[in-house]
Amino acid sequence: MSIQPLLKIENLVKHFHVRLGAFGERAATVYALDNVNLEIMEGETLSLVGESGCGKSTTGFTILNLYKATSGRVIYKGQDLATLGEKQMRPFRRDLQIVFQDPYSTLNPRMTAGEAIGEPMLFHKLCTKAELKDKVATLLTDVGLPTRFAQRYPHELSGGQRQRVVIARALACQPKFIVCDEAISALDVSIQAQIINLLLDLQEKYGLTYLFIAHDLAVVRHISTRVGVMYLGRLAELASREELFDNPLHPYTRALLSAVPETDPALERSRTRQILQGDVPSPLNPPSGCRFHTRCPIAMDVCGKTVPDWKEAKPGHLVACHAVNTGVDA
Ligand SMILES: Nc1ncnc2c1ncn2[C@@H]1O[C@H](COP(=O)(O)OP(=O)(O)OP(=O)(O)O)[C@@H](O)[C@H]1O
Repeated sequence: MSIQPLLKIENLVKHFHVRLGAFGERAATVYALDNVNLEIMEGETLSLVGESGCGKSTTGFTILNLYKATSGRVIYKGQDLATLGEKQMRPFRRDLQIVFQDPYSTLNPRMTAGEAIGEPMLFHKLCTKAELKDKVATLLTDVGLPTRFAQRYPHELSGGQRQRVVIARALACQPKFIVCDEAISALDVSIQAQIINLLLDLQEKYGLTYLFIAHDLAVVRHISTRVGVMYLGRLAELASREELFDNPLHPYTRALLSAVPETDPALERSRTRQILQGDVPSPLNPPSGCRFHTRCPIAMDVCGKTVPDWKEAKPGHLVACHAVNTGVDA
């Protein structure tokens, strides 16, 4: 694997301006992402984990410029994507793809699998109409589907087969980078394993880089090169998979890893809540200082006052925690 960054994310901020109240009479701001700094290396799988609402999907969407960044930079091929309008983004769209959780809502019910896979190839002029059938057949084979499935509509496919079509459609663009946003979460456990293996095979074959957004820590442990832990719009910790799971430094990461992974997300949330004293505070009014201090079992005075630096505790192991900064064993 190359150690070149494919994407550099610098001080990325995303705020949503929303209206609250029965008649939308109150304006408010959702502080969804706050100063996220990240390098995504060519050929790696970088996973983002954290409780629901911590900003994982917003990170993916803002990197792809599907959400306009409030501030900050997303550097790709020497260009800051965050400053580009939709037309200027077009040449980059091909390289940067996304696969969502629910393949049914991603696919047009009136398009066959073959049409869905072929559409981006024609749009980006990656092949002629005459070549299309063969190209679609190759992509279907790549994702482990029989070529005759080109004629099938989404409702004629199982959930796993639909997700394979969605992956083939993303691959049709010959991408460099794919955001997998809970791409396996809606599938049966046995199918999840097949799709994970498919993603890993395709990564090797085409040198793909993944940003993998997931709840399931066992899956994250299986597939990641590095793992970032998010809390209320900020990165709490980032390290190689081995380092993060074997030697977590941030008290939030420790709590998250000690919560027994549950198949039912509601159960997992309640277990995390038991360990972490209460619910995640609202991103409409996030705590000052370290956003985690209100739930942290080892919070100190400084934690409520000052945002901890994002610093390298060990080579390649970054963490934002005052306790780690001051040498206190978190
Ligand atoms: N389009 C939007 N408008 C307003 N608020 C939004 C929008 N998209 C996300 N948010 C808010 O931003 C915060 C981060 O949401 P996000 O979906 O990124 O979290 P997540 O970690 O991906 O959660 P989950 O694991 O549940 O998907 C949440 O408070 C969410 O309600």
